[in-house]
Amino acid sequence: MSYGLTRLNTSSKKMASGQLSRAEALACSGCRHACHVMLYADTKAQLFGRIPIKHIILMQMRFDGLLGFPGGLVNPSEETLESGLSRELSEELGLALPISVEDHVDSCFAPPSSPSSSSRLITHFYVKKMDEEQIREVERAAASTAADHGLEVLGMVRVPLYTMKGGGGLASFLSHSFIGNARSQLVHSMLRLNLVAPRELHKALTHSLKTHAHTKQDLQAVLALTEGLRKQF
Ligand SMILES: O=c1[nH]cnc2c1ncn2[C@@H]1O[C@H](COP(=O)(O)OP(=O)(O)O)[C@@H](O)[C@H]1O
Repeated sequence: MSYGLTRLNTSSKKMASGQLSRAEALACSGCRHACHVMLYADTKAQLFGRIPIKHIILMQMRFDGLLGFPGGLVNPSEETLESGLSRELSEELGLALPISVEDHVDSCFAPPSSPSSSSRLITHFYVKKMDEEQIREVERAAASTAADHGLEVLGMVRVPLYTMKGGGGLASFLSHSFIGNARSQLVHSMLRLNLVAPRELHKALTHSLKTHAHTKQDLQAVLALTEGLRKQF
């Protein structure tokens, strides 16, 4: 397969506080490093023959029930960030996918997972544009030959970028639970690459907060159900 590369402006538009240059990140002694990539493609496909899908963005349902991007921990003393990411991708996606320095978008400190955690984690984020058939090939391999399928990765998912009447689509997707800063990596990428208009994204996020409140009520209702049963058995 030959993959097209999308050059991204990495010097401007700093994403969030805690952001580091690639060199600063690599100079951090005692830090752990994780690399993840957003694979995406343009598409002319339409949902129900009328709703343009426009772009395919791949994420995955992880073993812990959270949504995240493919990738994982790398060890810069033994491998480059990019070769470590490619190694992780071959386990999770079941194919060799070369990642280069040009695909790097940003590096930042992850929020500490617990107050007692000793070493800080730096997450490096990459974006790679492919064509639709290459994305399909990734999806096929991820569900058939990938070593992690059904174990560390429960399945690949596409991000719905459209908003339906009533708010279904992007708003519902964004109200799910994400690992680390994966949700902000997704939102920033959609804005930077102009995959969703800022106004639409704002509307979806506003709706997402409402969906989230509804989910809380829904969870409280089922919790009450189990409370009753817990006392009986
Ligand atoms: O999509 C992501 N975006 C940002 N950070 C992530 C993402 N996925 C995982 N992480 C962070 O990186 C750490 C290591 O990632 P992952 O769980 O993929 O590695 P592993 O499979 O090598 O154990 C996670 O504990 C989490 O804090």
